[in-house]
Amino acid sequence: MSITYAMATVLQQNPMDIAGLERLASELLPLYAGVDNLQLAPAGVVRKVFPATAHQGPVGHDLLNDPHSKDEAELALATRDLHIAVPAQLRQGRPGFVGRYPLFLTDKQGRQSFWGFVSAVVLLDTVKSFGQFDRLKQQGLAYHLWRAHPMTGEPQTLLRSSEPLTKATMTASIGVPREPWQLTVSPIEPDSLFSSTRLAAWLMVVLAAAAAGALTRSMLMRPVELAQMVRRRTRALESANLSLEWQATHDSLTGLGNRAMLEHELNRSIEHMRHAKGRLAVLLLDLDDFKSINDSLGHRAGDTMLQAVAQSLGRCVRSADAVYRLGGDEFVVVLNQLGEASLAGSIARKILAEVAQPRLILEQEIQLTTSIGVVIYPQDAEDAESLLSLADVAMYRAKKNGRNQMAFFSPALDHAAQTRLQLADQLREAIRTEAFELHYQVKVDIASGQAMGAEALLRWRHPVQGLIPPAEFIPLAEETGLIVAIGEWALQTACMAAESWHRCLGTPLSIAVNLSAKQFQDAALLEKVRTALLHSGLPAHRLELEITESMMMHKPDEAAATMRALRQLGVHLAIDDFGTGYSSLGYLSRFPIQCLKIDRSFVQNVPDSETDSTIARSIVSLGKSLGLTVVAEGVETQSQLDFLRQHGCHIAQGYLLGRPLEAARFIEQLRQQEAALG
Ligand SMILES: Nc1nc2c(ncn2[C@@H]2O[C@@H]3COP(=O)(O)O[C@H]4[C@@H](O)[C@H](n5cnc6c(=O)[nH]c(N)nc65)O[C@@H]4COP(=O)(O)O[C@H]3[C@H]2O)c(=O)[nH]1
Repeated sequence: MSITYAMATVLQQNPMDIAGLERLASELLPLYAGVDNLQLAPAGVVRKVFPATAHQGPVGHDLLNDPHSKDEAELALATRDLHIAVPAQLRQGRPGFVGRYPLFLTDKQGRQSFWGFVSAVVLLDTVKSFGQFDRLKQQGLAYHLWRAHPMTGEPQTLLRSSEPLTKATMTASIGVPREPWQLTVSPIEPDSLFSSTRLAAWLMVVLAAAAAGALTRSMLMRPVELAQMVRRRTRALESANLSLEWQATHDSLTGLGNRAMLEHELNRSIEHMRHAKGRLAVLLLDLDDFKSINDSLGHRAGDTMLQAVAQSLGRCVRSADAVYRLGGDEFVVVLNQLGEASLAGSIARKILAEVAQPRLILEQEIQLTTSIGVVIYPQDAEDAESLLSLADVAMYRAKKNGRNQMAFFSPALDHAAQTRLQLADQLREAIRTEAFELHYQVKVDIASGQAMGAEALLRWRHPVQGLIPPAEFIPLAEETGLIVAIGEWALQTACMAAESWHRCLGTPLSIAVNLSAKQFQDAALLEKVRTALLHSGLPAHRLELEITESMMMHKPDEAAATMRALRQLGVHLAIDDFGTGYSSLGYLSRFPIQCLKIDRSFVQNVPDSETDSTIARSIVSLGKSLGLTVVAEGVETQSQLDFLRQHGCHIAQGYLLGRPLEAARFIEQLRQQEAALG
């Protein structure tokens, strides 16, 4: 009967988990061959009968109010223990008995309350075949299986043979849980009882009955083992639940609480501070340029770095404070019970210094910085959601201020955030009205001095602010995904322009177009490039797509596949800003590139800076030895150009040779240059 205990144990865990019970019941029932069905009676009324295929007659049976079941149910309730009720007839119309267990639930304060009954129903037919009672008859014995009624003490019949007992009887006890059952037998023919052969048969039968009894008993008692099994299972479930709960509230990489936990805990802290009239601070951290580390050194290094940062943060705060990871490279520190608001600034500075410590990650020394936005409850906002969104605004300001900085939130920053939102709206409008234009900067072959192509550079002609440079809107366009549409327009326009110059001037110039990370990952990129070439009539080899190192290093396999597909179209590929990322020379041979662009930051200090000169020289010779075209960006002075020529750099681009110009003026410039060159 402790199948009822088993069910009760599960209910105790989760009184509402009827689906879980249904599963458990279907798992347990086959183990209890003799148990016909299980019933749940919350508040004493049967509501559920398992399995669903069982007779549902008992549903609705009010055990505590039905005069037939009331006394025994109350007895079970009073003793708080399993009781066996033997109704004349079960509700499904067959004889049997019911093991009924009253379930009490204990609340957090240790108070117990009656939940209802968990019952198991056994059919007497099952007991009969289980106990092989028919064999008694074959041995010439009549039998009577009975018990003393728990309320009245009167014998109550469970099973009996059709032949009546005679006077000469013997009784064996069968140990059923909580109460002994009796099996009384007598010879069907009284005169033969004590004959020697009968005696031997009788002994055999009593032994068989005892064995049957033992089996019946085991059927009823095995549940004790099962209860243990269920307890073990429940413990396993508990730990599985605990681990599920842990996963739902923690970041598995760092072991810190995650966003769900932050929201929950921050609300609690706010509530606490509201009563205590105290203040707290929320620090939102975003690691600077973490993506490049991840992209260039691999995810394992990135993960190790995040774990190291998590540990550093833990070292900067008191035990009353809490650190969370929101995912990616974002962390939050909550400083509880903050004395002075300015203390948040000191802790933020401590964090900046701690995070910026150089670390040895996978045998490489890496230095990382972070930007921190700080908000204070209650002065900046009074609820968790607003605090977090204002901390984001402040963090964004810290980034804008040059990274490795902290910024307190201020209403002026909120204004800046609003402005960003407005800007995003205006960008959408600009896409609709095609308010972008491309300016073109000439690229010159250093050896011959001939213009060999141009780079297309995007501008936004704002109705009020005039011409806006890309640095002011491309990051937002990238963040909002609008860059994909803007970039597609730029690609088409640039291809058309290059082909029109060819028609106007008779010179086949190439055109370089910048691709953003989002565009590069766009599944439709290849199709868009193909369309732009087709519509403009520009031969593919005259289109050069500029991508950055970090774009290639983010999912390098996919990047290589995209690049190979672009190369198959015949398009040229250039690495922009070469030398500024976490350059890994290995990728130069791995990706199908044709051109390296030396970043302006190296060019601007040649030939005066020895270091930059060495770097520029090395990039040129590296590119040349790999058979790549090397382009120097940002050439402003003759001495820079001379240096580059001296070291064999192929192409130069910069204010010295021509500023970026709108299309009409660019053609004019080309004409003049051609005329000058004769
Ligand atoms: N100080 C100085 N600067 C020079 C000189 N020569 C060229 N520049 C500037 O250097 C930038 C070169 O472009 P970039 O490195 O590809 O850097 C570009 C590129 O990353 C991005 N960008 C421009 N157009 C597009 C576009 O159509 N799509 C995408 N995704 N990004 C673009 O915006 C960045 C900035 O573009 P711009 O403001 O036009 O700035 C351009 C150009 O005007 C020089 O001699 N001295």
